[in-house]
Amino acid sequence: MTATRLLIVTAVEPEAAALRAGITQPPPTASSASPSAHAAAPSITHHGAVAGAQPGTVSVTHAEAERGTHADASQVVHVEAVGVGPAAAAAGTARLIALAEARGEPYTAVISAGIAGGFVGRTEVGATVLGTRSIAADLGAEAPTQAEAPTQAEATGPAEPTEPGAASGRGFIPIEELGFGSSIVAADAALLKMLSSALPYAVVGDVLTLATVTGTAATAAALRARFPDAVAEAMEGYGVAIAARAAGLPFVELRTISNPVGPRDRAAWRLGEAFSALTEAARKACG
Ligand SMILES: O=C(O)c1cccc(C(=O)CC[C@H]2O[C@@H](n3cnc4c(=O)[nH]cnc43)[C@H](O)[C@@H]2O)c1
Repeated sequence: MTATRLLIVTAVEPEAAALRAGITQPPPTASSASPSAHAAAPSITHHGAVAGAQPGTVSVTHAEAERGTHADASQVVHVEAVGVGPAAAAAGTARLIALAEARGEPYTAVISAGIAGGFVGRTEVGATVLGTRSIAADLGAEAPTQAEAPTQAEATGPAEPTEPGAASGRGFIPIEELGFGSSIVAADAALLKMLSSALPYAVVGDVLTLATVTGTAATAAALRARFPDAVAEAMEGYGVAIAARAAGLPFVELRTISNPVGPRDRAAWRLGEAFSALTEAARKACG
């Protein structure tokens, strides 16, 4: 039997609880269905698409694994919350991967999962999204736009013509053009295919990672223009992806949409819908 040890990384505990509920609880009946039923349940034996489609898969938390309360260490799904934002995501994921390696139980795949903002017209609130690529959308340098360029030249002198972005006046220069690496991590093709089969209703496209939640129509429009294939934005995917890539592990991002990307509007959030969709995705993929 091939050992499968899947690490699912979320930002916050309610996201982790919603996922664990899908892995460990049977589907709700019509009378028991409740959008707020997201408490973590006791671990049970299960099998599923991502965990290898083999009986004997066990869902446990990291703490349970460390306590050694589960005998089957060859087929596991760990769901862990590591904090909000790309830095917490990268550091927390790297630590979990290293701890698992030190225990002699290395992970075989990593998923960044949680709620996200959806680009209007590309994905709906309540939808499930699978990332073809996780892109650090704000990793780069600002440059004056064409409209700003004269003011800038007056203030600091003309930009060097060879400077990236100087000629185009595009407003943002991605890290690729600065020569400092890549802002893009592609999903593992096999893992993405497996999840797409388990979640055929999922919208598949790029998922942006930003340290700042978009809160204006102007920023939303700029992101839409820069990333025509982006369907969602969140704050952790690229960080988790970098940690997975450093460890040589397959990675994919799974998101459910809690709000539209655009002008800040707390009343438009649909956290219950997004958490329920996370539970359902986990049930279909791992349950
Ligand atoms: O205060 C606001 O206006 C606001 C709007 C959306 C989300 C937040 C959060 O603090 C949640 C951050 C948390 O959830 C993910 N998330 C959910 N929606 C978005 C979004 O539209 N843009 C970026 N991240 C989003 C994110 O991954 C974080 O883990 C606040």
